[in-house]
Amino acid sequence: MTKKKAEDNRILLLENASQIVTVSGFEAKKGEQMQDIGVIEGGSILVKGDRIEKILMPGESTRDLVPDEVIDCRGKTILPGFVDSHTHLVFGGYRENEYNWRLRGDSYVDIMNRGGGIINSVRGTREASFEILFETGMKRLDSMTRFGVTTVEAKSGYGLDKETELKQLEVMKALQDNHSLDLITTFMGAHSIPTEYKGRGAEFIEYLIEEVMPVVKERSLAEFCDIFCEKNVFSVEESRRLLNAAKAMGFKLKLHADEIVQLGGSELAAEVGAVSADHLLQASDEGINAMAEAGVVATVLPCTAFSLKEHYARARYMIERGCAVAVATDFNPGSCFTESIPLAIALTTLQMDMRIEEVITGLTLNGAAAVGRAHEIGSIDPGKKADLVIHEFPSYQYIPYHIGVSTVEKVIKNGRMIFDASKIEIL
Ligand SMILES: N=CN[C@@H](CCC(=O)O)C(=O)O
Ligand SMILES: [Zn+2]
Repeated sequence: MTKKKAEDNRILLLENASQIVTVSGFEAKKGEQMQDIGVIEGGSILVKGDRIEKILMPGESTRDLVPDEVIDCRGKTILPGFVDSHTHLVFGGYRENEYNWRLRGDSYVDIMNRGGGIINSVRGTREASFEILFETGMKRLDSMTRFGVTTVEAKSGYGLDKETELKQLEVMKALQDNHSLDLITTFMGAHSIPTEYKGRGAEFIEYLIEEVMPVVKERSLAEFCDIFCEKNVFSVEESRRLLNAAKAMGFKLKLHADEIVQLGGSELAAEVGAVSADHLLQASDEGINAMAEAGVVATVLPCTAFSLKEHYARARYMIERGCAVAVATDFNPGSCFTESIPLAIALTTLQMDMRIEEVITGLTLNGAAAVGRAHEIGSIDPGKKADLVIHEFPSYQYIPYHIGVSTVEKVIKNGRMIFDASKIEIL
């Protein structure tokens, strides 16, 4: 797929949808607001250029409009494009053998202690050429498009040295320039301690702050800064040091928090004013309350817990405590090699006690909030980007019901159709 741009004033009409699920709003929905997804039956959407111009109610006349293109949406449901707000999209090499080790009973930490895990992908990414990283990145974005994703967050963190971290981020910039999807980039040099800094995590943090982050900032290569705050990786103290330095440089903040051990990453996310804290399998009641209070988006990553055979984050409790919960894939080469939104939907609804309305909000408006874009994407509101997905069934309730299968028929990104499943032929 190559980048497509809508002509400035081109008018597109998505007509007579069985349902339009607007998820209307310009900021994260918290707690019980997550159930409010704003369903309109029988409406149409008018798109002008790359923006949503108007939502037409059933029966509202379209006679004086002269659209350049009309898509008949009878029997279909239109949703905002999904925002995959947590991925590790760009990496070199694969770790299929580790999946097999996990099946034999090795834990994520066992594998990490044997030199597998993140460090294994660091090796692969340092060795990989820019071109290979770019080509695989393009294919992965194509695959995400088929699942109805229109915006993707992508982290560095498989370089762990200046040269490779910058290479990963430059690849993301090239992907943004060449693929129709939008990328939000995150610097995650503090993803693991590289072998050359073994036992010297605090020194590595200083290296990132002094040598790497200023260059990332100067070249505008990342908007967010993230850290793996975890036992045997980066302590709360080290994470606080890096995040406060990042904030002072103008990065927005994210954390991989309380994934394996309850370390206090959720509390730290609230303290430093992070936009989101992610994973949260072990988050304490205090941490969850602090995130709700501070307005930190709590991002749950069900496919990772599933793949690691761990229990799931307490999404129900988070929602009851008034958190804004986002749902993302965590696509990465190790703990979770999947870009499957249908899998995330199946797990959140069947295993995490989330209602489908909450999951839809988590994948759209709250995903957008997790990447600081709730004002621009994540809902069907006039003025927002025309990132719209037509699903093949007449109601959003079919989306989880078709278990593990994508219901996406057409994807419209910035007002242009970029995917049409009905045109795919079985030969
Ligand atoms: N938990 C830390 N980082 C990644 C795993 C990356 C990997 O295993 O390569 C995650 O979000 O799951
Ligand atoms: Zn991650």
